[in-house]
Amino acid sequence: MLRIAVQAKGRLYDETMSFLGESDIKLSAMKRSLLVQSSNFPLEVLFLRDDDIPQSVATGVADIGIVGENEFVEKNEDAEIIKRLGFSKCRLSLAMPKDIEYPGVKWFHGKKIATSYPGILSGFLKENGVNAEIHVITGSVEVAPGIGLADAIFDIVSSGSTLVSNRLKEVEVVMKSEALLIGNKNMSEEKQEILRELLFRMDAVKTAEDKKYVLMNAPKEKLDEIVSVLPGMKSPTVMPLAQEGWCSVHTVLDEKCFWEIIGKLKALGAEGILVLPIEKMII
Ligand SMILES: Nc1ncnc2c1ncn2[C@@H]1O[C@H](COP(=O)(O)OP(=O)(O)OP(=O)(O)O)[C@@H](O)[C@H]1O
Ligand SMILES: O=P(O)(O)OC[C@H]1O[C@H](OP(=O)(O)OP(=O)(O)O)[C@H](O)[C@@H]1O
Ligand SMILES: [Mg+2]
Repeated sequence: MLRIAVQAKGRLYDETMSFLGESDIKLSAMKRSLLVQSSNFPLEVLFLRDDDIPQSVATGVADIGIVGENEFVEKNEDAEIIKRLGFSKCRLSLAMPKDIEYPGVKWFHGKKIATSYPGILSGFLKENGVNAEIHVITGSVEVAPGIGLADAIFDIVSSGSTLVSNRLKEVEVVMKSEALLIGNKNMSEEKQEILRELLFRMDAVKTAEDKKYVLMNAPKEKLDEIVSVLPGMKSPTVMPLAQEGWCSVHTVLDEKCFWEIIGKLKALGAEGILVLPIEKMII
């Protein structure tokens, strides 16, 4: 059985659970247990604080884990990145009081910076030749300047609204982060085999993520032109319709170019365009 460490509660928990669910990993009733087995896959889920996930994977307490890149880099534990998962995207940034002018990174010289990420911060300061005092706090970092605990902060930023409500401004983005699937470096061959199966499922979910299944009715005389604007995976499926002169065209479209292509299809006379989500896609 493979053991995966995931966050017990917090920002990563919901997205991790729905990602496992979409990969068809069913978990038996959880009721705040710390270790839960899947009822349909040889996987058990160990619920931890996110700070403890890199170490648990590096030491083999868990075989794999889902953790924010920020936490993984900060902890600097000896585990490997298996896959970038693309959710829980955020960045680690330096921020300062918004009313003070920012002349560049030298402003931080001699300042006191509050953070929960002293390792990443000290690396950045060293690279930039800045000598500052690092004050480690584990939460509510953004309030530190307002209560006189620090001059500036180094913390997670996503929408920036926490900074705004604490009258701070983001002045240096130090790293970008997303959820990572990390793994122990010495997994047995049996465990690696289970991991391959899990990755196969995860890839099917990821591949389908920004794709749509599109069906439309198309006038036969425009079929060649319609087919030429469709990227699809191979060529689209074309089926006759009961009504003379019309056919039904089915294809898969990438969300990124979706609206542009739909516009072209409409202009070419496509009608009754249906767009359906795709749950999984195996290529
Ligand atoms: N606002 C955000 N937007 C996107 N991702 C975020 C945001 N805040 C945090 N994250 C990501 O989610 C991870 C977990 O954040 P959370 O705030 O739940 O951590 P925590 O307070 O350290 O929790 P724990 O109790 O497990 O230690 C972060 O390490 C980061 O990768
Ligand atoms: O730029 P924003 O969109 O405002 O997001 C940034 C905030 O989100 C996280 O905190 P969270 O809300 O998870 O609360 P926490 O302090 O309890 O971890 C992070 O620690 C920041 O404070
Ligand atoms: Mg934490």
